[in-house]
Amino acid sequence: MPAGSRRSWGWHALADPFAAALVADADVRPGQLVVDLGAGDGAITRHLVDAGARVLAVEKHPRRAAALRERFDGSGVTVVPADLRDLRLPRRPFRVVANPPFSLTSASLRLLLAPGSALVGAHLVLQRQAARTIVERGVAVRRAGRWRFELGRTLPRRAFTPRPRVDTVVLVVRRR
Ligand SMILES: C[S@@+](CC[C@H](N)C(=O)[O-])C[C@H]1O[C@@H](n2cnc3c(N)ncnc32)[C@H](O)[C@@H]1O
Repeated sequence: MPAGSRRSWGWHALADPFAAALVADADVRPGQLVVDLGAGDGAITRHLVDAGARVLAVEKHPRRAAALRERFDGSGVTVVPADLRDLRLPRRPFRVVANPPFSLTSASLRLLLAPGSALVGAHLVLQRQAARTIVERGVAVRRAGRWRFELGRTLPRRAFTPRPRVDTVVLVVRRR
């Protein structure tokens, strides 16, 4: 796969009504700090801003990160042009609402659920099978008993451009 191809970036942009529904499900409140991992063109970021959140929009693709900066200038959005795997998470309580690349599911969860994380809760768009496995069997950190995992809304393949080859669902993570 060519390194610059959309597939290599895990690019599956969420259509606006589904991004709106995802953010509504997350019940984001004004003033909350919310991290959007793999913010892309800002499909989710936009609704987080509308909900009054302060947003950290993490995006590794340089052109997309630059476009995000321009789009959300003055909107309470901090664009972090970084690989999410290298991210230093906020120290103050934060939430995550995101549609990260499927290939980074484990890395995202390792990051967010690491000991000392100030994560309060997350709504993550994941491959259905991966999300099911997490809910049924947990992830390593679940042994600590600190997190609850549930399946949220199912997203149809037509919710994305390009359409993914797998089914997707929202994984809801809550601190116990
Ligand atoms: C599935 S798309 C989601 C885009 C947008 N959030 C949406 O829902 O329409 C994943 C995004 O993650 C970005 N990405 C890929 N690898 C990344 C990485 N290692 N760190 C941060 N962002 C990454 C891609 O450039 C792409 O914009």
